[in-house]
Amino acid sequence: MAPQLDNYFKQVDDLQDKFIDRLREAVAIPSISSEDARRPDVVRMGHWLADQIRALGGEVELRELGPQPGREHLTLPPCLLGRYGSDPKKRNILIYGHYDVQPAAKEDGWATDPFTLTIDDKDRMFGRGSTDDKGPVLGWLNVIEAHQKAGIEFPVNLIMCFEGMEENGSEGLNDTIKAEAKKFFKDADVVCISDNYWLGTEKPCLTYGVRGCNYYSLEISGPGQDLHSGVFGGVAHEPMTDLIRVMDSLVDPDGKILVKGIADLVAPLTDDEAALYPPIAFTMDDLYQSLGSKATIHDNKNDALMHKMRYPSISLHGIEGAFSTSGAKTVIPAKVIGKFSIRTVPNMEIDEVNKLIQTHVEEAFAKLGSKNTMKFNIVHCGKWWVADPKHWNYTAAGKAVEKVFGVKPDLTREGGSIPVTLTFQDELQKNVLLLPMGSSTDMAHSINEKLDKRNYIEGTKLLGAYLHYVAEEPTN
Ligand SMILES: C[C@H](N)C(=O)N[C@@H](Cc1c[nH]cn1)C(=O)O
Ligand SMILES: [Zn+2]
Ligand SMILES: [Zn+2]
Repeated sequence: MAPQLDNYFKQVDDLQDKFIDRLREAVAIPSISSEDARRPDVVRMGHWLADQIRALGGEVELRELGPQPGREHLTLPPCLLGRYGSDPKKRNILIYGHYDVQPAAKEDGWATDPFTLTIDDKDRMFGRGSTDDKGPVLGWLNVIEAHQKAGIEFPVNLIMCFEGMEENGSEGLNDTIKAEAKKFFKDADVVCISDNYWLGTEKPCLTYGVRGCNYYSLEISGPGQDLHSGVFGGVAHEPMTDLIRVMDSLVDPDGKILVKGIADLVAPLTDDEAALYPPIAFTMDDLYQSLGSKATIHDNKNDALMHKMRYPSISLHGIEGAFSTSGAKTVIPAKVIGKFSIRTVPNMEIDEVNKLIQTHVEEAFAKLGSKNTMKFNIVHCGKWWVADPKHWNYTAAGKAVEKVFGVKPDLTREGGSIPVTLTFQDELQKNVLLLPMGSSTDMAHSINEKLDKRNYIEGTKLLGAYLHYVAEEPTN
């Protein structure tokens, strides 16, 4: 295998400008799944990806998922089901990724246009979706192209599942996976997903868990329309005042969740599990670097890691309807909608958590004695997932990391959420591996998201090397 891999690596290096152009084209399509007006762009992105795969000789179906539940005026973007190779002597590796992205606008504070891939003098490639998740998805396509150009036999058959709603709760995907578990996905031997990040900037990792995410909105309304605060201040119950009090009651400034009953749902920390964190190659400096400041709640590595990987957290995301531009407008907003979410961990069940959160916000609102009206809404929920990192899928990935980067990877759990991991594991009964490409400084979901050229190119080598090792790894 060694000479083949060396030829493959050389080919990836030779093709790097082409691979960057591929990413540039993808980033230019603003496939924001949570904005209604961008839905045609999400669909366009799915078609662009399908065309790219077909041009490489893959077979693709863009599976229509119908209207978006609860928002029927919108059609869900298609789920891309693809195949590359069908040799019965080879293993079948199911790869998943997403072609939608988080919202982005230059006015949010981006230094460059978010939908123009911009490479700086440190070879950082800035653009929305560069690391989450267009770069990693295109990494798989680059692997195919480099094999073809180098004349190296492809080591496995690839089964592809690329969705366009991951950043918006993976709406519609679970049903497709359930329906196809014994059809399109039936031959899959294992699953590999590249959609998360290293803990730092130097050491790769293999990831065997994610936190879940339950996302909520809280609408408070009262006055018939926005009001003059001089005329109505002190006279009317203000929706914003109510909302801020209710949202404030969820979590304290040290991240402690104040919702009764949540802590009781969390699996206790065993001595065996506690011993997993100290060996992980991660420092507080790594954290400061990725955070862009020293504003951490915990001042030691192990607590910081555990609060990212194995404890829940509540985050307050925003308030729709609030006055938010510069200047000083003396308005009382008539209706405000607060957005918040909880990241969940073993053994928290979605329904139990929802019940506790709903009871909490209803009690907190009742305590205010306000004459306004509050509506609690569950936007989307996805469960946490933990896999067996001793599986041969992980052994193969570990060998690929050592071959490409010359180090043994850390084993990590991701603080973010990828709801489909659990669905694949449960419905297909196959091992799922997360094999990240990007680093901790990539700023996914934030302004100035980027993927380092090194991570993209070495990451493409890693995904290809993994396919060679997983093709040959003995089962355990
Ligand atoms: C880790 C992955 N790349 C990611 O960003 N996932 C999102 C998924 C999501 C969106 N809403 C709820 N879950 C995330 O963790 O925020
Ligand atoms: Zn994301
Ligand atoms: Zn992602």
